[in-house]
Amino acid sequence: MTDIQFDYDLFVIGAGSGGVRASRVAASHGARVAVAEEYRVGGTCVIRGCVPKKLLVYGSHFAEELQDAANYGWTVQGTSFDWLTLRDAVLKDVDRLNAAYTSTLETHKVERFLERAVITGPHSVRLASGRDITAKHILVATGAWPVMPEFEGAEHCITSNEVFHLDSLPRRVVIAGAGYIAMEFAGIFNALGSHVTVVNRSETILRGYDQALRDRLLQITMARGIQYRFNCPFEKVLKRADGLLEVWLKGQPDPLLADQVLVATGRRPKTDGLGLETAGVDLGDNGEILVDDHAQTSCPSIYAVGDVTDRVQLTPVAIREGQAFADRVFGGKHVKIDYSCIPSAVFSQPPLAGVGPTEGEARNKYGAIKVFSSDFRPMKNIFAHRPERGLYKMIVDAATDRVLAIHMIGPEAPEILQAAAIAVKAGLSKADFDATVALHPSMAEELVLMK
Ligand SMILES: Cc1cc2nc3c(=O)[nH]c(=O)nc-3n(C[C@H](O)[C@H](O)[C@H](O)COP(=O)(O)OP(=O)(O)OC[C@H]3O[C@@H](n4cnc5c(N)ncnc54)[C@H](O)[C@@H]3O)c2cc1C
Ligand SMILES: NC(=O)c1ccc[n+]([C@@H]2O[C@H](COP(=O)([O-])OP(=O)(O)OC[C@H]3O[C@@H](n4cnc5c(N)ncnc54)[C@H](O)[C@@H]3O)[C@@H](O)[C@H]2O)c1
Repeated sequence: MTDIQFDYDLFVIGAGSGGVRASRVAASHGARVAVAEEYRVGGTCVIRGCVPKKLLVYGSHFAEELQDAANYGWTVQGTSFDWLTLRDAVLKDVDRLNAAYTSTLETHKVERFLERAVITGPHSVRLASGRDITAKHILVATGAWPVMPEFEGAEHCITSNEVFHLDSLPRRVVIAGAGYIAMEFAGIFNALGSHVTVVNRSETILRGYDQALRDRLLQITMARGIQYRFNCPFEKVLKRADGLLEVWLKGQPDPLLADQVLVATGRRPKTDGLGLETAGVDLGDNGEILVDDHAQTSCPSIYAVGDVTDRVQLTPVAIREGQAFADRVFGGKHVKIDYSCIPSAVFSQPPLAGVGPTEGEARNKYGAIKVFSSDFRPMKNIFAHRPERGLYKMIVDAATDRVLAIHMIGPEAPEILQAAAIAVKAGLSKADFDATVALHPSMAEELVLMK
């Protein structure tokens, strides 16, 4: 398979979720592989995304657990929280994972270049150090980058790239956007004691999730003290002499005051300056690389996987695309990725998770559907005198009884949904769920008790 007229069989640009998986699988199929990484091996998920975010969620959750502990007979005295301890422990774990990913590449004999690479032609790349390299195939797995809308004072704001490195816990945080990152960090900072205001240009939070769950999240988070300003685009952010930030919103007479302003208004495919035009690689309107079902671009020797293709910006999808690409091109396997029934979750507090279409989408697509739900107060909330209720919804095709979707909000929703997603993907019916005996006492048992 190796072709000695090229330096490598595969050159991967970007050692993130998709790039690392593709590199090591291609190498295990016998390909000579090299990968370039301009920041840190591991990519967004490991270095400044899913992993450190989830650890912050865990860290912030202790506030609630400590509050509730007295109900269970524990005397908890003199508790305090130290941001730097949590921050540094999280960053240490990121270092550990960075080393683990690096070692995976080493074990598979994937050559690493810790510098930026750009494409210079269908079979060639240039490293930042000036070295030119040729490869039979090139895989672009450069991910995405936070979008910073244009407004005066944007330079005073941070994005998810910086939020993991703050020197102190902000007393007041203003968060722009109401998508995944905004809602997850609103939950983290709120639980840690910061005053949080979420500012959104529309009145929709978490577009794409079922309306009933979004409404529930809004209601619970407002009761927990998160403030919202809807239909309020940013006008400007001014930095005062005392370091505080004034956030001016269009049409509002007074500014919000903040120690930090986190902008979480989406992520754009990272294709700027990548030299794709030198190889005739076509891009879409959002700068995304256009690919066919096999991750191949308009240049036959160049492929792309993950966020840079702007299809589903989730780690498991990037990994699956990287795996399928390597298995197909270097392992001769013909794998087609099935993008239906991809489960997803927002690690807000409480978390929200879903698989399959929303109620509205299902009605449009299937016409006659049945909706079952369970609106319940989890046992642990009752015991802790918390009024917060969980909500599970199941959407069923009326014609076939097949479960099309499950949507959940409540403690541990992502953990429960991953298992339920298998049943949805397998095409099980409502009758199959009903025939399953409940596991009691659990929150998950609501899945088989829905009316
Ligand atoms: C705060 C946050 C939280 C998230 N939480 C979740 C979550 O809970 N669950 C989930 O599924 N997804 C989550 N995501 C999304 C997830 O991180 C991405 O979908 C995933 O990392 C995409 O993988 P990728 O391989 O496409 O790109 P990435 O992992 O971003 O990797 C791309 C790599 O390419 C490198 N690179 C870019 N250009 C070049 C170049 N020219 N030369 C060399 N190297 C280059 C980058 O430095 C980067 O390391 C989160 C994202 C963020 C920002
Ligand atoms: N739990 C997870 O799986 C997870 C967590 C974080 C991020 N991610 C991935 O990363 C992607 C990026 O996350 P995100 O939260 O930045 O994006 P997002 O697409 O989830 O949300 C963007 C938000 O910004 C708002 N917005 C967009 N442009 C704006 C502007 N000019 N001014 C004001 N508001 C604006 C949108 O209305 C929306 O509320 C997600 O789409 C997701 O795929 C996943």
